[in-house]
Amino acid sequence: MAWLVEMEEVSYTYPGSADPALDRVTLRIPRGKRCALLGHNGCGKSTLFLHLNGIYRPDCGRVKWGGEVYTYGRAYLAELRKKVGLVFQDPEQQLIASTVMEDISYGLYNAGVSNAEAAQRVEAALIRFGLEELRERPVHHLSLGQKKQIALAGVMILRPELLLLDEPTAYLDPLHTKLLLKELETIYQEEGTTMLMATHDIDLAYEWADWIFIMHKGRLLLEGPPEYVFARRDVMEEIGLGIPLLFDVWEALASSSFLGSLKRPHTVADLRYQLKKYLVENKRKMG
Ligand SMILES: Nc1ncnc2c1ncn2[C@@H]1O[C@H](COP(=O)(O)OP(=O)(O)OP(=O)(O)O)[C@@H](O)[C@H]1O
Repeated sequence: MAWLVEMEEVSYTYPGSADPALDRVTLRIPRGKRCALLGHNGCGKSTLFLHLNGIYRPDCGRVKWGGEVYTYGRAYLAELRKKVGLVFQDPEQQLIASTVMEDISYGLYNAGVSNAEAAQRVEAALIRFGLEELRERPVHHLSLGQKKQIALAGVMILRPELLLLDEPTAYLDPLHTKLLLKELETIYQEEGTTMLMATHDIDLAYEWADWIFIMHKGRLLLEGPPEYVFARRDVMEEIGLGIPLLFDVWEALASSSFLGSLKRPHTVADLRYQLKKYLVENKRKMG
């Protein structure tokens, strides 16, 4: 497996704090995967993101991009910020310009893209993110879902190789959560962007991610494909994160002698399909 970014033994303590926010974290982000970062409030997810985009520098340990250690010079960081896009949990922290169009274009002008290229990319982003009608609207007049969409558009316009999403579905209703996930899927399919999403939603992580990281009290406890991580029921229950409902149901069904042939479902629809198929086949067999 190829790793896009690696953290080696990274520790970080905020000034004035007694305990480290990151405690000897060693973690590798697989290139081209959708990764989820799970952990309780305060376990260090946002601090980890701020290390990945170079805003924070480890007290000890290293962060590497494509095998090369981050160097933190001004020019290096400018290049790094083009490669690593961070979408904050609260869009208010991210949106700075007065209109939607100005906000989406902001990062491009700082990235030294020519005016012609910037104009073309902004138009494409407005269309892609369904924001054409909002282009001249003041950002502070928009709904939270729209603001989240604009924050994502403003990051994706820089075409990052790694997209960091800090609880992107927080405060969204089920419809807007679904729309956001659809948008992420389009980005993933079309651009192959490596993604790392911090979330408290264990069911969402199970359905969405190819790779899961579990953090607890500043440390990385577990990582791997969802079927590996969630099979560690002992660890997941001990730290109080629990098991995704779909995984739990599947484990129960798969352990029964007559449903043992079920494949691990990724979605509820997938489980429903498999059960229906199983029932039809068995009805036929039984005459
Ligand atoms: N600016 C800061 N100054 C001092 N301590 C901080 C600061 N930011 C975070 N911390 C502390 O560092 C630890 C990790 O915080 P962090 O925000 O990284 O957690 P998190 O997992 O992102 O939490 P949440 O899920 O609530 O967003 C917490 O104990 C927090 O109180």
